[in-house]
Amino acid sequence: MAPLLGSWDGPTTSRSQVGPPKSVLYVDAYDSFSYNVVAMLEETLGVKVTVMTIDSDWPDGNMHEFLRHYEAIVLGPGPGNPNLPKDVGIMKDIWDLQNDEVLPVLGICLGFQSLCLHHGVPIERLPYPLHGRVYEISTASKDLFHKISDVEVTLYHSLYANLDSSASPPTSAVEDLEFLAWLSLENASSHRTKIPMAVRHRQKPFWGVQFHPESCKSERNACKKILDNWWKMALSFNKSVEREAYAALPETIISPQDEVNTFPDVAYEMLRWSNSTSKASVYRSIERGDLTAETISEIFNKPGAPTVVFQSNDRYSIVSIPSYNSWRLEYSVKLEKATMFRLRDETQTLEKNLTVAQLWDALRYLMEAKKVDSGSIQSPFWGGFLGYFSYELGLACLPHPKDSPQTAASHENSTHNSLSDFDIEDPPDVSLLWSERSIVVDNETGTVIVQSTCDSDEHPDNWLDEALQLLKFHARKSEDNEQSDLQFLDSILRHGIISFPDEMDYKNRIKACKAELDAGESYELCLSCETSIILPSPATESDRAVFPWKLYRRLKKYNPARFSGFADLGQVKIVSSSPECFLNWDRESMLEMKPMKGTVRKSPDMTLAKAKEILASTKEMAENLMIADLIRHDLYGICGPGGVHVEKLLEVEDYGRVYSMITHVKGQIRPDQPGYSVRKIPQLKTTNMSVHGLTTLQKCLPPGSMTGAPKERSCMHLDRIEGRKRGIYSGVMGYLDLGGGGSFAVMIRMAFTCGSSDAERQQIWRIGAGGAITTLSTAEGEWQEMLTKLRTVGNIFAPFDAQ
Ligand SMILES: C=C(O[C@@H]1C=C(C(=O)O)C=C[C@H]1O)C(=O)O
Ligand SMILES: NC(=O)CC[C@H](N)C(=O)O
Repeated sequence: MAPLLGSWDGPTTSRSQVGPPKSVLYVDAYDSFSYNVVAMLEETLGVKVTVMTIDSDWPDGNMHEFLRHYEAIVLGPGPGNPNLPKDVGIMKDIWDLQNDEVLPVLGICLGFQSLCLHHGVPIERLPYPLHGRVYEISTASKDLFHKISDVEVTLYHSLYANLDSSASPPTSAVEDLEFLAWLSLENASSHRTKIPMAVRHRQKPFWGVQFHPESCKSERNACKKILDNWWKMALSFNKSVEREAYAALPETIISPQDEVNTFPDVAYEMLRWSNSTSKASVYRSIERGDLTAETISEIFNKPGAPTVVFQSNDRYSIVSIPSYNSWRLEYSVKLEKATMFRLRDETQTLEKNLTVAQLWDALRYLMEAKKVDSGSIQSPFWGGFLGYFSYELGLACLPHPKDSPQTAASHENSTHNSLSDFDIEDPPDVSLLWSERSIVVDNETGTVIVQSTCDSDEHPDNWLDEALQLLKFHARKSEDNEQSDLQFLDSILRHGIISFPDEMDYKNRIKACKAELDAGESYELCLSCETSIILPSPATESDRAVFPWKLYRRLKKYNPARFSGFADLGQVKIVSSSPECFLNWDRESMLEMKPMKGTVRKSPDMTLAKAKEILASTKEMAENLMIADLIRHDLYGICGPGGVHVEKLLEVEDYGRVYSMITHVKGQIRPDQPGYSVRKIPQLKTTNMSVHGLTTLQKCLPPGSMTGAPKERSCMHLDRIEGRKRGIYSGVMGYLDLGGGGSFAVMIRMAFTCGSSDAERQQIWRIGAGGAITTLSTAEGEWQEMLTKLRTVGNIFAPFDAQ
């Protein structure tokens, strides 16, 4: 399918441009669409953009001197309110430039509002927020809109420039500013208000647009023309005042966050622990026959032993197989501590203190040093890590702009339903199993690939042949334990105590989300809540060990999913039926993300056609569009301008028990053209995709579909509104392949537990569920949607005879 948006060719070198590209400064208000704007500027105008965050200091404390290096400035969109100095930061300094210092400016959304506010137009709340909404606006057909009369654009704002409430007789606002485009909006009393959509200053080279020209759903060609018109006027202003920009500065990213860490010595320990992992993955293939990933895991993995089974993209099922040197890694954000365990003797551990950024450095180092060069081309995984990263790990990777409360907050006062915090143990934020041996089932071709990167498995008569024999033996005898499994599970589940979220409480939290949307703090908030199930521990050790696995098998049957998974990693057990891809990357250069938003419950009379009709509503389209734009930004941050395109936009697909709307965005790694998010990270010149994949995880967690947009500000509000740690829910689970690839699912429609397994202790299973709250959400609709998602996994906890 042809790409819908974005070009693989990189920035166009501007038409008649001679000499180096001109420099534009982009002021970034920590929006989740910033890099879409930057890419559009570079791709459309052939300029070179420097990104400076709003909380940066002017280099050398000399704004005027610094700005001499730029032809023009773009002030970007962002959360918050331009009336609050911290929300616009350095943006507001621009308006105070003296006449002989001014340079051309284009404000977008928040930047537009800051321009209007400075010139006396009050910025107030809209009658209702317009987030991810596509409207046709009318224009003055001149200036920015030369040769453009009407244009369809996406809006992401709660506030607006209220011309009606500016004082009369006309203030300087009306004298200084000329408005160039309008949206006619109906308010609650059916009265139509004209909302200003674009402006120019009558004397100074200042322009602004209230809409988002860079959005997927804004009319592409018209918006490129608008930028082009602005650029021509900007250049001609500079020419008229004989303003010539100085030579470009080398930095292209200016922010207070420093990414240079001391290298963590735990990386060398990891390398030492992986000594026996060789440069080649040796393998054998057989036909699958009746074998499934589950039977394979049962053959090779002892109940209760560290195990991960992960299904990727509906096609490959990957089963970890233990070997003599297997080890695993855990990391706690709160303690800033990594712990390594040897599987053959879990008392053999190693602990090291390190920051989250150092953890990523260590992982990059290990994956690069242990790169595997050959293996089965049919297999997406040759060996490496299998496991998960929690939501809180993702929060700890956000940039934390100055003055905002720490998002990776502690929740000393949080409540997990009716349970006290004493009952709940927080899982490690990262848990990864180093797997030298593994078995991959290719469900499409019906092949089973047995593989190993253990150096001792390269010899004849090795483990591979033994494993094949075992598989062949088991392939012939299909065991059916269904009845006994059912009885076993029911004997425990019958005593379960479920604490559901309280309906009123959830609805109040929806209200709190809406208040933030109304205030311009967020465009969409993915609210969630937790259901917990307390179960007695099975009486015997072997029953305790096997219980999570049996539960997983029940879930696999009940809610088959493209990214289902099981993990038994120390005290943590995960059973997952995730339908959502977070990130895949291949061994060459491609990255892809497929965010999901918009869910309809399946029922006998709910067809795909009907679901498409429902999901085509303004509400659902807006919900998905916001995340589609956020994901484009995330990928542009990694791949740079010219490196991202949209394959599918807002398409409805069948996901077992629900229909969902997805968007598919692809990015291409070009090591010599890194995106803005990664320019401060050294050592990224490599072509090793493991390194780029890890960096993408570091920069794009937590998944945008689980936060809302703008990501960081939304996370900050969700943290307060939800008042609990999400743990593994909303994190990601998958694999890091030593051949270079990777695949991670969003941790939804899953249950997890964490705690030591003994007969006295109860097991507490936790299930998160939620949905995106937008301004068009209704409390009842969102409550029902949360319940629909909860049921996809919650129902397996009901004893069968009660169903
Ligand atoms: C929040 C959940 O799911 C997320 C929200 C969705 C939605 O709002 O439609 C869809 C998929 C997920 O990104 C969940 O399953 O708990
Ligand atoms: N997209 C934006 O820049 C939004 C600006 C402002 N926070 C509003 O909601 O109106």
